[in-house]
Amino acid sequence: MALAAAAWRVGSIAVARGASLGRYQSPKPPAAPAFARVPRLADQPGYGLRLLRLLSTEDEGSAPKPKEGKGGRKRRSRGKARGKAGNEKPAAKPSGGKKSAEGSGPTSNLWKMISAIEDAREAAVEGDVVSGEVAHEGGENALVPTDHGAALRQLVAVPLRSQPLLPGILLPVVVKDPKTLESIREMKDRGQAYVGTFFHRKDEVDVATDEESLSDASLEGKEFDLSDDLSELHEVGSLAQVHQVSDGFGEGGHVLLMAHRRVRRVGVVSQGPPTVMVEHLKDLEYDRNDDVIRATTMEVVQCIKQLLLVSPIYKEQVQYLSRNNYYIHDPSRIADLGATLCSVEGNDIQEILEELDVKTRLDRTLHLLKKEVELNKIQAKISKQVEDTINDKQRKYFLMEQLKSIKKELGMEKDDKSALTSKFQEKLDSFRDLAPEEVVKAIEEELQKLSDLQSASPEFNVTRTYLDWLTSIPWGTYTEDKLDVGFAKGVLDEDHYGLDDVKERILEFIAVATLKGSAQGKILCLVGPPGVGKTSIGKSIARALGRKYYRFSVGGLSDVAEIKGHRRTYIGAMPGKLVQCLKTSGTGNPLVLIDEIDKLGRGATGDPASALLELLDPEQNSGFVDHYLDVPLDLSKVLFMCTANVLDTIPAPLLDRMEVIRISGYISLEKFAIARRYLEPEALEATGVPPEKTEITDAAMRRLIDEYCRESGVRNLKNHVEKVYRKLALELVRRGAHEDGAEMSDQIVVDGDSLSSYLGPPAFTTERIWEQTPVGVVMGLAWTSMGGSTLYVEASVVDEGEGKGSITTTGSLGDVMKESALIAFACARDCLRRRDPESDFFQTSRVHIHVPAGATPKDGPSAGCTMITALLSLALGRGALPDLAMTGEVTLTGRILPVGGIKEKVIAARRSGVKKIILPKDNLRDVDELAVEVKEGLEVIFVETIDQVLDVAFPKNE
Ligand SMILES: Nc1ncnc2c1ncn2[C@@H]1O[C@H](COP(=O)(O)OP(=O)(O)OP(=O)(O)O)[C@@H](O)[C@H]1O
Repeated sequence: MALAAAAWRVGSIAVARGASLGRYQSPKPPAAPAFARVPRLADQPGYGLRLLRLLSTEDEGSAPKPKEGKGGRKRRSRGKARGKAGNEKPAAKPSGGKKSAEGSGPTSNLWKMISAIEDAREAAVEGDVVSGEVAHEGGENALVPTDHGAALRQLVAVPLRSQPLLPGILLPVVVKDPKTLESIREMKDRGQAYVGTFFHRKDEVDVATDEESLSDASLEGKEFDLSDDLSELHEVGSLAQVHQVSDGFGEGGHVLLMAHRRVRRVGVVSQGPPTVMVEHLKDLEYDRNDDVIRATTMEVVQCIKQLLLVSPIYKEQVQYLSRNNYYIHDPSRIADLGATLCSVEGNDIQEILEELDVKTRLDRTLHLLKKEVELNKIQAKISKQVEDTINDKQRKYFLMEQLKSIKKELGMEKDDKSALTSKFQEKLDSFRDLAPEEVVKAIEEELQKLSDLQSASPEFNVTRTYLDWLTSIPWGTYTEDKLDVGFAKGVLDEDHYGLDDVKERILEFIAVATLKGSAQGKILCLVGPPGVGKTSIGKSIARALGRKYYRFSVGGLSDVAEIKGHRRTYIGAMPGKLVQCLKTSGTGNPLVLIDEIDKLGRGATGDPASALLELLDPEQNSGFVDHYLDVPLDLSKVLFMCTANVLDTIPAPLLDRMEVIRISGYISLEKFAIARRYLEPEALEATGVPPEKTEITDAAMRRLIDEYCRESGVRNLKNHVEKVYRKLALELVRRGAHEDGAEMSDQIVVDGDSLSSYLGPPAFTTERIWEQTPVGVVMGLAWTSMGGSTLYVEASVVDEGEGKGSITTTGSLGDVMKESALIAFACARDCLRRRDPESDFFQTSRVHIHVPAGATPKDGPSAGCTMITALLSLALGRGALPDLAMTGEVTLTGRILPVGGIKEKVIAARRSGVKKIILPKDNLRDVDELAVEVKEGLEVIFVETIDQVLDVAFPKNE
């Protein structure tokens, strides 16, 4: 039926074209025109059948059977065709059941259709003109004979923007014009659908103004007003079969087109949908067996192969089309296929499309292909270069990723984000009830932040480190204090000899804590010369109390951040020492020893002393805020202890908050005890010397203390004892004592005489320069940060004569000491007047006072009474009492004022073998506090005036 209608339409169009090329009206079809009138169809056996099969697979039953005969010739005349149109009978169903069965297969069976078309094309090439084809209702796909004999066909025109469609090529096209799309759909519904595709003349498209035109693909099949500008489309296009129609996104639809042959547009039929009249074009005659053509074809095929190796885009299409040798032997098609594979301008392809001479077409295609192959080679080279550069990085990246996953598999992966988060979450859960609310909130916020961050971002690591710190603080975890006075005493005595003041204070602390039930932190400051055990007693105290011990030295510290931490905004920011201390000790109440607090530096960017103040002040430290941690820390339960050598340099506000405990140097006796009880066992252990095989006699030990280690502390003594034992170890090894079964009959004994063979000559024989001080020389007592020492004041007359009475001083004396020399000179004159009114010694003598050793700077007023005694000795011509030492400040009128460092001075005096010392009366209390051993064998005379001093120094009965 459809075929009958189509045939009728052919006639109608012929009429319409005769009058005008206006819009085609579709009247009710009368009787179908006779298909049998196509004359050449009869000359091409099977052609009509195949074509019918191709064009009317859907409605084969009603397809007219082509009648071979004269009808075709008549249709070549338009007038005749018109005249006959109304009387045509529907064409009969084509004969040949087998072929029909093939033809009625599914439309997707492209291969069959394509081969049918191919056959038809070949047939058309062989014959002269295909005329009198099927016309479908609606005016599309109609072939009409032209005046000059070529077959005309009416097709819906689909403009192409990206590139022309060459025969044999499949191309998906977007059709936006709803009428065109509708028309294509209708045709497809009825059976086979064909359209004419025409490439848009590119250079005439105004790409800049039309947004849609920016993408060629978006313009495919765009609504196109043919009547407005037909010249925008190339005249030569292709007849394409519609394979598939599907809905596109938004407006329009996708149409899969397969081009079959070249056509030329010869006229316009209608505008909605744009329908044009086309004539078929065929290749010019050529000899397929021509060597040049065959060689060129083979070269083209070779190029295509090369191209497919590097660019697999068209591989599928080529595979599809070359199946069953479809193209293999057709130079024309191979040329078309080759050209399509090239990424050239649409106009170049259009040239190929318009080229009907197969030889020239092959040449052109080969040219394009060669260029394409070269281009691809360059592209591959560039791509390889780029790949090489990034390959190394990629390799590393992949290896790292592999390593990560291996680690994860083995359970070694710690950095995985979720593992991290759950680790922190676990930690948080363990102290959630104990930590302050603020802390829990801060941790939860940070955890949330962590889970939102990319693990590669720098912020992730900052947050992670912060969480690490936050969760490693022992929130609410405290050790229980051992509040047992007896135990504590045992521990303290076990570790240290003497140091009774400190030990007593600690026992008091424990007693108070026992009664109160809580041990509130109190800052103890141990002040004393080096090596007296300030640091080591701190450790013992922690042991006695059952607290963790943490020590940090602030000597030379000038950066506040060391104490309070850096702000988190800085790269590499760290919390302060206290946070580190809590983390390390794992408890909230350790004993923290701040060493060398007197040597605290002064920072340019802040004052560390003020930061320490905040830390140590019991009023403030319950809410101490570290800059890094940014949450309050309760340090009120921490027991702080500080050590210092002198008090003067400790900032006053800091000192004010401390409880100072002075540790003076040790006397020889104490040193002896320390050496025997503590230092020797330590040295034996350190050197591995068997105790039974060696001995240091008491005499040797005393000599060691008095002649080698005279300083207040015992650090040097410890080193010397160790040195002796190292030498003993060497001797033992030399004697072979270490060998198995070795019998050593004799013990190695170090006595007073042999000591120097181990340690070399003594550093000091004695501090005493004279056994009996000569006239003008008196022994004084001094105190330094190293402990006490004896010092001599020497006076001599350098010039005499009327009015020459004056004084000069030497010996690195400070201002105060120089002033005190002047005072001494004036005071001495007074004293002399009282004792020997006749004498004009001080009026006529230029006196020189020197205090050895000259290289040691000295200062202070405490040598006042010593200077006066020395001057008087000179003036009176009498030596002072032997074995006498003195200390005391003197006023101009001869009053004696108290001085500091009494214990050290007393110790120094005893060390020097002094029998009698003169001290200011106001220092009586200090002397009373001294242990009996310290004062043992020493006569202390307390004085208030200089005359009392002189009375002692120059006894009357002598
Ligand atoms: N009374 C003592 N009993 C036993 N050993 C002691 C005593 N005093 C000090 N020591 C030992 O002397 C050595 C030095 O002591 P420590 O380092 O504590 O001195 P220090 O006062 O802190 O010195 P510095 O001011 O130089 O820091 C330690 O090995 C310590 O054991």
